[in-house]
Amino acid sequence: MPKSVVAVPADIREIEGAIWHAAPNQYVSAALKVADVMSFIVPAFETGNEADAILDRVDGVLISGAVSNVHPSLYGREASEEDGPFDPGRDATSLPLIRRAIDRGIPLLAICRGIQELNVALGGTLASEIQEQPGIWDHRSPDVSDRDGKFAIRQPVIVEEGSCIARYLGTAGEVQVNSLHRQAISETAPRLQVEARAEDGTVEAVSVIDAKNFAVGVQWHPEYWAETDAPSRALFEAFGDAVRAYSARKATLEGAAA
Ligand SMILES: N[C@@H](CCC(=O)NCCCC(=O)O)C(=O)O
Repeated sequence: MPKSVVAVPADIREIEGAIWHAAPNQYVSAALKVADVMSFIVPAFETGNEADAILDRVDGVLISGAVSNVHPSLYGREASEEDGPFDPGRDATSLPLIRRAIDRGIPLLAICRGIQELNVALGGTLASEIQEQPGIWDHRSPDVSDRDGKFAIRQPVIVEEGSCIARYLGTAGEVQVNSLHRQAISETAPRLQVEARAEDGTVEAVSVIDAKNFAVGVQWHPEYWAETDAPSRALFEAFGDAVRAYSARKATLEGAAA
């Protein structure tokens, strides 16, 4: 059986004056080394990507984090200075992929910006600069220069007993995670179940209600320590298992139809 493949929407980056469609290594590396699946990085075009044509060719969807924010117009709000930077190509690629993956029962793991896109894709809203709200911690990246320091595991979240995410993490209750975000879920989409929160109430994990398959989002970054942190590893292994099971079912159905 060939190794399964997941779609990873790219970010638009400008590098040395050229526009790149790029995905950070930490996501595709965790996919390969821990979930044991290959990644197909999807160019972040504002038009031209066809979600179903992409999904016909993969067995799962992995939505990465990004410094950019979902454009507020996608959740019914005017954009303000504090809402940027934006990446309209990423928005235009990611949100349709999320919706169609859920409709089609294709495994979906959404991380950081990904959980925010998941919430917007299903009709929820986001809050910006959450650290400025009374009682909300500073969830932004630590002010350090090294990447390991930025992604250091440093904050507890409380995972609901009996939840999907608890099953995939292999644990419930207090779980230590990293945190690098300025935005968070404000109004939770009707089809999402909140399954973990920070102690300040910030939504940290959701699952899709009545999902046909693995379909969760986390606000933290399990990919970064997926090889060494037990809950992070368990989540990526569970995602890989769901992707392979989907791939096997698809092959069986295609074989039967041939
Ligand atoms: N832009 C959103 C989502 C934050 C996010 O995905 N952070 C991870 C990227 C950080 C990095 O790669 O340096 C927000 O700020 O809430």
